[in-house]
Amino acid sequence: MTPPRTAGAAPAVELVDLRKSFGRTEIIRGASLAVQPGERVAIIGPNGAGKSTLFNLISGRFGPTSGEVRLNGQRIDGKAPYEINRLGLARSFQVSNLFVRLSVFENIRCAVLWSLGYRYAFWKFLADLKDANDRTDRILEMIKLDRRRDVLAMNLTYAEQRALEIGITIAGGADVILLDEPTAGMSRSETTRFVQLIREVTEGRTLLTVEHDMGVVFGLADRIAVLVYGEVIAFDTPEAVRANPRVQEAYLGSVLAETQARAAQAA
Ligand SMILES: Nc1ncnc2c1ncn2[C@@H]1O[C@H](COP(=O)(O)OP(=O)(O)OP(=O)(O)O)[C@@H](O)[C@H]1O
Repeated sequence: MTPPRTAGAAPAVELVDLRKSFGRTEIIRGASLAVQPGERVAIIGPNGAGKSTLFNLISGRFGPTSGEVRLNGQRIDGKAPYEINRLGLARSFQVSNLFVRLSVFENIRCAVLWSLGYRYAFWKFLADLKDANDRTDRILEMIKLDRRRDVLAMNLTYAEQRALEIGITIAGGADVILLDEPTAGMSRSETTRFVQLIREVTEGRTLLTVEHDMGVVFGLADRIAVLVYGEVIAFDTPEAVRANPRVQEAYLGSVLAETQARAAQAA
């Protein structure tokens, strides 16, 4: 599939010769990547390749040692996570960040109000409450939790909690979404449903995801970036990545063989 492109638009996310060292160890070693607006990109690679570190660099949790991170053409390296969030990039919250004693509706509405700039001056938002409630309801429909709106977050299933986490991530209207292993810990059938949900929720947005499940990666991504020892060794369509001998040798050969062996055992 050809990645969607907007004529003349800057890449949604661009990494330029990005490097990150911890002490004397260089973990990200000159990563360059340009993700186009509306594209869904999966970052894959062996354990310890630097995938989470890359996410932390993009979302502002870490500053790079050198190189640049650009969001819609604007440099964001060195900015704080909340500033990057205001510029339109949202990273998924972890399940542990949900307000477990609040309802599904209240969790999303908190995120909506937060994104509208309300912090503690809650009296200010009364006039806008209807808008916030409407927006919350729209998000609940998108994440398929509208029928669970009054359930406390702690009483949701694990998969529902992860859907809620995605709802919170998109509540601010960000157009670039980072999801860290969104289907981790889910059963096969939950994963299939969840991939469809991610597809729907990220329609028209740019998605970057770190994912170990190759079924998810190949089913969801327009392009795949393969990270090995902190370097992007391939960035291409799923078909091209699958056929790339360097990727086969460095990573995918062993992963696909393992996946096939597991499938054969389960059969
Ligand atoms: N804050 C840190 N301080 C020192 N070393 C770190 C730090 N964060 C990550 N590392 C090291 O960087 C390397 C890459 O880690 P990272 O978590 O980014 O890899 P990963 O590709 O996400 O791995 P996995 O697939 O296992 O989650 C590892 O060797 C890790 O120990």
